[in-house]
Amino acid sequence: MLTTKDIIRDPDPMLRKKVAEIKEIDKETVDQLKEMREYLVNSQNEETAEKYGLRPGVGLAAPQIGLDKRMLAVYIEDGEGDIDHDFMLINPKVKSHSVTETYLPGGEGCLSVDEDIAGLVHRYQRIKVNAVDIEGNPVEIKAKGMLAVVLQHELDHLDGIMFYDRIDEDMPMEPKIGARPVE
Ligand SMILES: O=C(O)C[C@@H](Cc1ccccc1)[C@H](O)SCc1ccccc1
Ligand code: NI
Repeated sequence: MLTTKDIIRDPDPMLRKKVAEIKEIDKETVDQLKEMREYLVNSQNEETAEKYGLRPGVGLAAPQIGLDKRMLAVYIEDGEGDIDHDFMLINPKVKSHSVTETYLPGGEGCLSVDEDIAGLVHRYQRIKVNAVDIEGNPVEIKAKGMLAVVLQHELDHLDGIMFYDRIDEDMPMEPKIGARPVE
């Protein structure tokens, strides 16, 4: 199983790489993507997270575990432990997005960044993402709210972009005109 030590930390150059499209969905790739999802599931289980010292995460991109592969996992539970969103995406691409932007009022963190970096990270409020699932079937996701934020955070990782790249240096805590906080 993946644990926190397997997660690459800033300023490792791997986190600045635009990772490669996956040409063939072979067993190794599927197993690696399942391991990434398993980390997220484990990290949100209080007992397991405590036992293995896992930092909780709702998303994980392949370069964060050193893989030059265009794939990511998202696993978001609601407060009662029911699964809200559970995706393993191969070659994901944003097909369209809203003009309106959103942001998490408390800012963002990252499993690959140990220190807290304050500041609002503006993202598109709604996005449509096309990808392929582990069976090779096409997937289309229309996301808004928290799922849209998490997907864009992970998609950025595939292009070597870190959340703090998107914090305005001059007015880090200032919402942009027309931007809405994530409900
Ligand atoms: O580093 C990662 O990619 C995983 C991040 C993703 C993320 C952070 C902030 C906002 C959206 C996505 C981890 O999930 S950070 C920990 C976390 C846990 C629960 C909710 C939000 C962030
Ligand atoms: Ni991150």
